[in-house]
Amino acid sequence: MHMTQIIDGKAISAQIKDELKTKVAAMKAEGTQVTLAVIQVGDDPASSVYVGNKKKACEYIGIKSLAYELPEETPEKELLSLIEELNKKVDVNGILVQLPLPEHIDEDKVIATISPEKDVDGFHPQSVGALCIGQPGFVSCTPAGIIQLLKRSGIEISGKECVVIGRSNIVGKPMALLMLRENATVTVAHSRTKDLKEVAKRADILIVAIGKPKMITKEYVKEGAVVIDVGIHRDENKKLCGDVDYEDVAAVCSWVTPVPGGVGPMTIAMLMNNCVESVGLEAR
Ligand SMILES: Nc1nc2c(c(=O)[nH]1)N[C@@H](CN(C=O)c1ccc(C(=O)N[C@@H](CCC(=O)O)C(=O)O)cc1)CN2
Repeated sequence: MHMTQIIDGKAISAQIKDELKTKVAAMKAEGTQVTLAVIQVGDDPASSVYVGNKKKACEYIGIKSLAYELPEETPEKELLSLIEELNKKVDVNGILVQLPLPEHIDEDKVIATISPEKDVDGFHPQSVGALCIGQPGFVSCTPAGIIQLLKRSGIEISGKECVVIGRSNIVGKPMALLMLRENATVTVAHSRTKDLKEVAKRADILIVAIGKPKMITKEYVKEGAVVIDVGIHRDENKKLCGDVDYEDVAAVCSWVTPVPGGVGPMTIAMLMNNCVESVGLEAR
């Protein structure tokens, strides 16, 4: 009989947060305080939820969070000045700018202004370059979280065929690089890929970050594959769903991440991990 196992991101993220809590307590006992600056521009409701959850995670672990809530119409120059000021503060270890930013602000410019030693989101070109050539640096939290989900579920990566659907700078591209680092054979597919079903069906590990609700059905999935769903949407009944048609795909795959409770919580756990790692970093 076919048995699908659920990869429980909520439980795995809770485990990582507990490990970090212990580590931070030991750091505190030695006089070290971890501090994260959290910047939100505007009041996009989804961003407010994510920022709120990040602050709660900080509190749980013992990381001090400094909140900067800027109005929607904040000029780009003002945001860049704030980041430059935070770059200089020795008592701020990490800087997080919640995305997306309002249209009048150039996201690339903002990301490039964050000092790479404080780039706990792993979005800075230097962090991405370091990942590309196998040097130390911060790694984007969602893909780093997916590696943890696979490893902590005992899923072998080395030598496996991995197909990543999606090529964003935040998820698809770093995901492909991380799977390559773990010795998978990696294909990156996207909206212009021909015969997407055939390509996706090659995957032992299929990672979907395409941004289309429930697009991936069992026709895209090889029997026994591991399916990781990065999407978050609201369906016609206002229920959260991913890029994967969960019920349909669960009938053929071996492991699957749910939405909610799969990849999402890992993004925050890995951000906390990067904050802890940022302590004592010299320019690298
Ligand atoms: N500066 C950043 N901005 C954004 C990032 C990021 O990593 N850094 N990623 C996303 C949003 N994001 C974190 O910021 C994020 C998204 C989803 C979740 C999550 O836990 N999702 C839950 C469902 C939550 C809900 O009720 O909506 C789940 O999947 O179980 C956490 C973080 C874009 N911006």
